[in-house]
Amino acid sequence: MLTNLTPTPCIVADSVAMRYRVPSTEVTEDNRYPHMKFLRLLNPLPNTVTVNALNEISLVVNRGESVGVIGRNGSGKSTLMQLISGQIRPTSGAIHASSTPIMLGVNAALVPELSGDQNVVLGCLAMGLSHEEIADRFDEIVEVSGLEKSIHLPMKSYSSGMGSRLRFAIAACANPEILLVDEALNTGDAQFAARSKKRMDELRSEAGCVLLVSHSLDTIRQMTTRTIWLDKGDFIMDGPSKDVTKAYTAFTKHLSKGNNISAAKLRAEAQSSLPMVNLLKTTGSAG
Ligand SMILES: Nc1ncnc2c1ncn2[C@@H]1O[C@H](COP(=O)(O)OP(=O)(O)OP(=O)(O)O)[C@@H](O)[C@H]1O
Repeated sequence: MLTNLTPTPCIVADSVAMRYRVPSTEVTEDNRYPHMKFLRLLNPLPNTVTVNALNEISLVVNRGESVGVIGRNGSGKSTLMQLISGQIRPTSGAIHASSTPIMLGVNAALVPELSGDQNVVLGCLAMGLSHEEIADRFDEIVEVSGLEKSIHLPMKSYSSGMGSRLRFAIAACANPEILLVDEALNTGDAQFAARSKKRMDELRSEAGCVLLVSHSLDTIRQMTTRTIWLDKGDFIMDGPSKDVTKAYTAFTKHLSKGNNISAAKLRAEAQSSLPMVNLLKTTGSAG
């Protein structure tokens, strides 16, 4: 167990927001009034709508932290991960990371036709490890993946859980300072959950940080110490995983019973307790 958290940040997200412009398929004026369609032909701009994938969010993740990200479908969890990993650029705001974040399963460009062990080499090379480093860590990767003899079979023969285990083992072996995990751990069995938790604890104790997106609140409670809750692109709550998952469970219970007003009240209460983040203090040291 990690006892001393060093308060230097791994990630600083300063007023980050993400909007997409997507073609609209809604009933438009054009459908109802044909002359509008004619006018549109003169000015052929496609009908688009703006999707607010993530509204303004500011947060600091310190070394040694393991942070869960929860929220309903479409709340912006994966968007936040993609922003932190640099796959997409924010519409506004900035993200500072002390080193390149490794997104589980993305940086490891694996080939389904190749065997698990060949993919270990490929994935490690893609993450910049040398042949010597791969040889040193190979056994550990296979052990963390828990694939045993299946490691020699083509990856296309793996179940989705087995594929996720291999991707986790490869991504985690690079000792990334910042590891981002989006859902992948949910597909593993109990044994894998214990192994991946151990590996994540090791990464944290080496003063890295882990961000974990999951719909499984049990996984979040077991694997993380701090959790952030997003809803419809809004930042709702940030605190100890136990408290945040409790508040989120109450919120979803009210929603599922159709108590939308009391759910909205809980959402507002949680949001009002959001801590003020002093980014001025931290951005300088994040690199
Ligand atoms: N490439 C895209 N183009 C347009 N809209 C997008 C795109 N990616 C995401 N969105 C929208 O952004 C919002 C947030 O999506 P995101 O995938 O981040 O949610 P999520 O919380 O990860 O959802 P889930 O739990 O279902 O995986 C959604 O409304 C989604 O429709």
